[in-house]
Amino acid sequence: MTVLDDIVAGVREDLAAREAATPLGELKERAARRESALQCVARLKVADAVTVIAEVKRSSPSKGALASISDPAALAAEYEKGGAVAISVLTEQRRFNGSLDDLDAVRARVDVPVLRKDFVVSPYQVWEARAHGADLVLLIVAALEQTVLESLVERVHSLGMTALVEVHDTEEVARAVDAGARVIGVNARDLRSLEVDRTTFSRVAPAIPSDVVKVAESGVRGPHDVMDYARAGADTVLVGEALVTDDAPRQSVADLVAAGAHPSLRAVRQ
Ligand SMILES: O=P(O)(O)OC[C@@H](O)[C@@H](O)c1c[nH]c2ccccc12
Repeated sequence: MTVLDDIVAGVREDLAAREAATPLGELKERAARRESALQCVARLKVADAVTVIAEVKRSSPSKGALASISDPAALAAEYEKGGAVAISVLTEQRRFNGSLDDLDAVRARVDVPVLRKDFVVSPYQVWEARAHGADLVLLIVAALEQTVLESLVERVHSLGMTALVEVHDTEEVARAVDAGARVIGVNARDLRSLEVDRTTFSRVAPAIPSDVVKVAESGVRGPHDVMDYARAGADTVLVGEALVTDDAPRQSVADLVAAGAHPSLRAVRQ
């Protein structure tokens, strides 16, 4: 059993408890009362710069506790002021110590798109994401059968949200594209072993069609890594640990944003 299998098993148990507590019909009513989801593609991929998605993450299976984050909304507001184009919120409870309450708090505070970062395996969780105001939903190819992946991408898009479809190799890129992904994230961390390999993006990204937004996920320590990902063709980078363990997250996001807009990258990004 891989780490990913183990996480998904726990997610399914927690999901069953929420399904028993809140009928799908009620979630759908809540979702209908929300303002429409924000359009994300044009915000994530901009001319002449690599954008930054900043993540609210308390713990991770690889590192354990990272930061207590007593006020996730305040952290997200700092990220937004620093120039993040979207905020990623971990809602998985057992390993990442996140919750849908965190998503609610962040949604209520920021104006930029919000990503529900979880191990989504059922349409119920997609409705939950919308009912809690998410604009983007993570779908992990390695955790999903192809037919399930296809139907979840369709569900996310039909609710006006954008799927961020996560891959780790070129076979998974093909599956993501077949499923209709418009935004693909290449995770440098292999969720089966938790190993980080920063060369993953440059190996996998060439397989992603040019009209699909390319997200480089994980392992960004600072501006230098943003510039490396930019040179390898990333449109946006997703950063968690380096920001939550920082005592000046707003400035750190601003430094990453500045690196992503560095004039020396213009030539390589044409
Ligand atoms: O903390 P990092 O190394 O900056 O990584 C952020 C993000 O990419 C990572 O949290 C992540 C990527 N894909 C995931 C899937 C589930 C949970 C977490 C993740």
